Amino acid sequence: MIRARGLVHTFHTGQGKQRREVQAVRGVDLDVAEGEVVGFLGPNGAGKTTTLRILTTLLKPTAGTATVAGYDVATQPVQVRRSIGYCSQVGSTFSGAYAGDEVVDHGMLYGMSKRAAVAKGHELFDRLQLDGLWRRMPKNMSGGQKRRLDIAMALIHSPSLVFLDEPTTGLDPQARINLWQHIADLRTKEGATIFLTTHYLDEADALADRIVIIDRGEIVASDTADNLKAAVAGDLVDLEVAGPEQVAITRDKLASISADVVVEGHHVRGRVPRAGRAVPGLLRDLEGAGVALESIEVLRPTLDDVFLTLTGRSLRDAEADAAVADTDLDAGGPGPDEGGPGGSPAGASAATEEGVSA
Ligand SMILES: Nc1ncnc2c1ncn2[C@@H]1O[C@H](COP(=O)(O)OP(=O)(O)OP(=O)(O)O)[C@@H](O)[C@H]1O
Repeated sequence: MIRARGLVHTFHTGQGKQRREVQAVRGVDLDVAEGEVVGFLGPNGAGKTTTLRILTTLLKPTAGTATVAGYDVATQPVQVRRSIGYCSQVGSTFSGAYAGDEVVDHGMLYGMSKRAAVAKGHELFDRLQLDGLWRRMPKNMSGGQKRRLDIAMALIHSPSLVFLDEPTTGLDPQARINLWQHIADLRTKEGATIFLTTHYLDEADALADRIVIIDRGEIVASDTADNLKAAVAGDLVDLEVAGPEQVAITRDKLASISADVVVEGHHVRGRVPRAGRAVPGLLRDLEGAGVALESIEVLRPTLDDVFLTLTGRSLRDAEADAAVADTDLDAGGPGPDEGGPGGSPAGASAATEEGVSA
């Protein structure tokens, strides 16, 4: 469904002495098979949206090639747009129109008859729990309702491949979980292939068959969440003991099965690959050495642990770095890329952003 090779995108910002290059995407390869749900995970500024905009034909790559639903993004953009649904980060609804009219108009832009668009629109409103909101303006909807309306817009022409850019950002926990269920249904009920960007670890974990992690414009991992966790991080074993002598013995024993032992007060911690197998032997050793444990905790690795192992930074630190970098960039002022295809209102859909109907 998606095949990308060596995608690069460089933005130019500022002018004259302030002119700077931002290498947003630096050689991205991607393969997404039909029916897969792929979570594209990375901190703020990692290059997720830029990659998505290239794949949805909203931005031309500086280098590299990509085919989406069998069509080349550079030479067959109209065919690509016809085959995909795209839900941008800020949505695509016009707040002053009725929700139902928006969805129908959107379908008609794709060449659907009014009758077919109305029928499909009602079906989507039912399925996405928007019943009763056909004649409500998006500005009078809750965040979760608006997001579900954006998804209805993206699905009106029954695309087989759907791109969702940070679908749940800004929603409260209950609305997020509700939307997850709808996204999961897209695959099971519509048979859609889904490519979604997120910087929420739990979202990627809950929804995606496969997780592709991007950092500073480069793909650093691609696998199932379970494999990523098993291969990169190991389980965190936290042993609490009574006194300094016991701490020293425990540290040495844990160091025999863990490469990164840390002592904090009476706690001795370290990552242990497949702890379930290794810990019983460790406990026997400790008992033999006269160590009485106060407590033991074994924590499964998280995707943040995976990110930390791969990049040396936690996702949260990476987001803070990106915020600082963006502040520096802002000081350089707007450049020629701003307002181009990449800088145009992200609210418009793939079909309408450049005024092209499918
Ligand atoms: N129009 C633009 N002009 C200049 N730089 C840009 C432009 N759009 C994005 N960038 C920069 O490119 C880099 C990648 O941005 P991108 O929006 O792709 O990241 P992201 O992973 O989607 O982040 P977020 O999670 O915050 O949406 C960032 O450093 C960003 O500041």
